[in-house]
Amino acid sequence: MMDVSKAFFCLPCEERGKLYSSNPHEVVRVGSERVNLWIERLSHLAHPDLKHLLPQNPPEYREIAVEYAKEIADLVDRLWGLLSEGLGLAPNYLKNRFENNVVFHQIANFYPPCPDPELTLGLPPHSDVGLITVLQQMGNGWLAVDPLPGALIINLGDQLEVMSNRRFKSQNHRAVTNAKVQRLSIATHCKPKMEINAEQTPLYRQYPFEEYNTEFYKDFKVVRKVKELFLLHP
Ligand SMILES: O=C(O)CCC(=O)C(=O)O
Ligand SMILES: [Fe+2]
Repeated sequence: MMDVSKAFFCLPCEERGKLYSSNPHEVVRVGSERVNLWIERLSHLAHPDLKHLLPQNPPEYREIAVEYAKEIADLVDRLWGLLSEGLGLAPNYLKNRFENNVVFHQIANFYPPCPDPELTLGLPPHSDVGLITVLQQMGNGWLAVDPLPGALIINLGDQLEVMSNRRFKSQNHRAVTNAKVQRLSIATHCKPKMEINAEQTPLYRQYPFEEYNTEFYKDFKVVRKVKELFLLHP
């Protein structure tokens, strides 16, 4: 998946531009934030039914993306078991709760070399909006601990912090740029379907995920406290 994504970003601008859209609701899209942020992203839902909408070039993209999505979904299934145990719940609790209620949103983040990395970031500090993110990366990472080559990084998202009443925490992270080397990461965000309601917990009120998602993306470039807006007693 990393190789075929990298090949996508090496295609001529006109070819990548066929999928360019500034509409965040577009099912498959290439977006760029080269003014405020230094990044080009290819994002799409990872669902076999949408295979025909994925990039046709590189030619092997569609096959590989569908296979990759299946592996990530299997991994997330295993993580549900571990996270349920972490909360002292039956091992199949979270899997049963989320199995048919989530979507997998796959984003390939491409950070080209940036002439002056002091002036901008690849992605601003943020926590992820959904439940679980599986991140694979190539090149230099922004991590306090050296990443194991080829290891996947699991980020817990805001929805897991809310549903666990803060027993799990969503971590803040960002992506810096580099003057000489490009970097590629693939983040698969497992998120509730828009219409799914977060249940009320002692700390947070009930809300449909769509409301949270809209608030989260209102001004992504500005560092904001979004979780706090959903507290029962702010
Ligand atoms: O490129 C990275 O390491 C971070 C990507 C990320 O945080 C995201 O896509 O949400
Ligand atoms: Fe993220």
